[in-house]
Amino acid sequence: MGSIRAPATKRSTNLTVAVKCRPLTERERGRDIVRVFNDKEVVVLDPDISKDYLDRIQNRTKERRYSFDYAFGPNSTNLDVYQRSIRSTIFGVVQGLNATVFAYGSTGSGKTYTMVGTQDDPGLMVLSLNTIFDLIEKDNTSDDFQVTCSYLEVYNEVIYDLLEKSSGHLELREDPEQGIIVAGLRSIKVNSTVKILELLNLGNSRRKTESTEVNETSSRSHAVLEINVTRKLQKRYPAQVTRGKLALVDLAGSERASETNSAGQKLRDGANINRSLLALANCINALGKQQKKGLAYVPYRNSKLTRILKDGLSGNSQTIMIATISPADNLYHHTVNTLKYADRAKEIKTHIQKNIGTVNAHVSDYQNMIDNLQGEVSRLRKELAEKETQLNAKPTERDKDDEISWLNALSQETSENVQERINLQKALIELDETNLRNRKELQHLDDAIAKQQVIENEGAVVQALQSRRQVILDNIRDNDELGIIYQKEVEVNEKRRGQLQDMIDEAIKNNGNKTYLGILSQYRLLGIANTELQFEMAMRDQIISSQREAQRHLWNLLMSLGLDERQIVELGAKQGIIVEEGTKIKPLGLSNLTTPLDLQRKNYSPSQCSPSRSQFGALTCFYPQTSEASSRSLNRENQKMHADFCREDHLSSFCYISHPFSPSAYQPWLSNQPILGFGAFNQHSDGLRNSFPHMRSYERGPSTSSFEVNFRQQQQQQDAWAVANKQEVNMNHHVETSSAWDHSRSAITHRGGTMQTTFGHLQTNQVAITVNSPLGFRKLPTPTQQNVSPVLPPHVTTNFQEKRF
Ligand SMILES: Nc1ncnc2c1ncn2[C@@H]1O[C@H](COP(=O)(O)OP(=O)(O)OP(=O)(O)O)[C@@H](O)[C@H]1O
Repeated sequence: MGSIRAPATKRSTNLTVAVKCRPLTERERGRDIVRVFNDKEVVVLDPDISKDYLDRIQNRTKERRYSFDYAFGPNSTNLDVYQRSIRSTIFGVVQGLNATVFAYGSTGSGKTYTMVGTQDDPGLMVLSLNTIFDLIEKDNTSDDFQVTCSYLEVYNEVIYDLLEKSSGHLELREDPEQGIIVAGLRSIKVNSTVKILELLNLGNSRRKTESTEVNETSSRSHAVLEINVTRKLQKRYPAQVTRGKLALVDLAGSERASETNSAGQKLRDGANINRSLLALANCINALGKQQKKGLAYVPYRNSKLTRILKDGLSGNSQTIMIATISPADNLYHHTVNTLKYADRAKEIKTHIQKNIGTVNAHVSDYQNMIDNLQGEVSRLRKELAEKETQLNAKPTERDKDDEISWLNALSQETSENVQERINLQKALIELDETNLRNRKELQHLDDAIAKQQVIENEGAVVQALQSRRQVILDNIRDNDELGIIYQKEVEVNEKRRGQLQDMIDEAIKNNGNKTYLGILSQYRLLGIANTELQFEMAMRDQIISSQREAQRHLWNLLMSLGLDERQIVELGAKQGIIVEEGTKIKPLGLSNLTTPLDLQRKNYSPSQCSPSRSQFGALTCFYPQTSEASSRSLNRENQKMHADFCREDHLSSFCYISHPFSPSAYQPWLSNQPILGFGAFNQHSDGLRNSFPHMRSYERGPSTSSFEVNFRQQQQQQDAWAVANKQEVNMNHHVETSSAWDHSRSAITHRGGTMQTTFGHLQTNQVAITVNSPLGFRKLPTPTQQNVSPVLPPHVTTNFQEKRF
């Protein structure tokens, strides 16, 4: 099976917004108040015809004017919309790109008409498929194509398969390879538009519709037709497979429930519809920022709809929003709301800044949430017990039937309220974590800028760093503003929770059996929510425990390198690090280790070394933490060429090691193969061979400075590294000279418990070794000559300097 890859070249995309105004329907007798100009501008006239010219120029009119990528008037057909705003995107789908097209608008504005269409005016779903099959048919390569489609609806935050006769509730799963998937959703292989049309009609007939005041057959659910085009490129060897995904979404009406005279079930539908749409709006806002500015938090998890659309909305996806509006004067508010939303979809704002917590604070947030929920559950349990006693003592009268439904509604709303709170809290936590990362990057950038500024002729680098810094600042502000919005939503949610609680209390006071049942179901729902949180907490615990484990390994490593516990704690204290008690476990058989490399016994005194002068921190900022680092040249030129920013959350420790090696004593890199041993160095070689008995001598020429250390030969150290390697600790190293960046044709590999280091040609008198960890080492103690000595070139002396990100 070939690999699935996104196309090699990525182009940045912006959300395309098209507005489509439908004609007045027969039922509507109002005035047409929408005008479309230049295929881009939409003007909504004031519905109040008594307003005159004077009102208009004095800005007393409600007339609104917007501009979009495309605008279509009442006479435009679906084909017009398709050809101008969608068609080119469909070509990309066949090439392996993702695309999402969604119709947004209030009830009766023409979303379903636009997406599905009629026999005479086929909608975007049909037209897109036509193009796909057309392109496949006309394709003159020998590539194999396969088109599959699935059709689902999200109704009241529950997913149903529209291609199944009686679909049960479907669940979302996070698949490590495929991303978010709907477990159990049918995916049907199709080879003609006719077949898809059949499926669409079938699916549409199963959609949940209701008659609202505005639309007789109003869709109450969000429908997602997903078309996957898999293409096997035969001419390549091995055959490559691309997969393009097109999601066509017919959203439910965006109106407020109150505006459609809804009550009961309809009211609840309305609330859920709006929750999903709000979540979608938030994602689109965040994505808009991200496309321009990089790392911004996108709150996908706030609704099922946004989780389903996540893949299509992010990554290599072109997203097109079709905002549908009615021209009727009585729908002025709906129209303006839709246009405002569409307008926002392309806007980017600047925002205020807020302080941020730490990772520990996030964990305690989770703990607080769980505590609150547990409190709620135990209170309800107590109330149930009390009620049960009352019921045993005095059998209650039968209540009226409608009380049951009232209680059910109350119970459902309470559960939704809890769920919403959980989602908001999670979103807040994720947002904070994103900003925490942003702030770390900001700090690194500030350090890097400060360092670069003292170096002459580094204007371009400083400029790049500064523009990145601005991007990060903007992201932080944006995320903070989103956080404030969420915080407000949490407050509203809390208020509602209080109201619901009062209603429950009242019901408990006044009623018997039915209330008991109501509380029972409430209790059950809270229990479920509680379990979910416990699960999340367990996952967090797991992360924390693996971080602790990583710290333990670090302890072992440092101790194996010759530092004792006291020294490590002291070093930590010097750097302001509190060493956690739990991490100080007995080292893995290393406690009896005799310091393997006592450099102090040798002739390598600190006085032989010059302290490192460093732009190193800045450079490391440029490079992603990757084991490929060794293959990149670190000279100044390439540094500029690969101006790639490290986004990893890495707290690193650098050791700068100076040695008196002559820059001219230089031998080109000869081999990529790890070799056990070290090269013929200067006058120190013999002494080194004595002090590094586990390394064999390796003669490569008089000036070769290659050397390697194999930890396998030091069993105890190997233990530590083996454990660390299981955790995939990345170790990159960089080589710095005192005068200029030279090269990094050197490698560190660490496979199967072995860490081998080879410095290709040490045309350098300063060596830097970076220890980076994606596992979240809080900080490495400052290295000393002892703890790094096993990886030193034999002639290297002892001047260390720590650099931390
Ligand atoms: N471009 C159009 N030309 C003619 N009639 C249209 C057009 N767009 C919509 N209509 C008519 O308007 C009515 C409402 O359209 P539609 O059902 O597509 O709205 P909707 O936005 O999907 O509503 P809901 O959100 O309630 O499902 C239908 O009777 C439909 O035939």
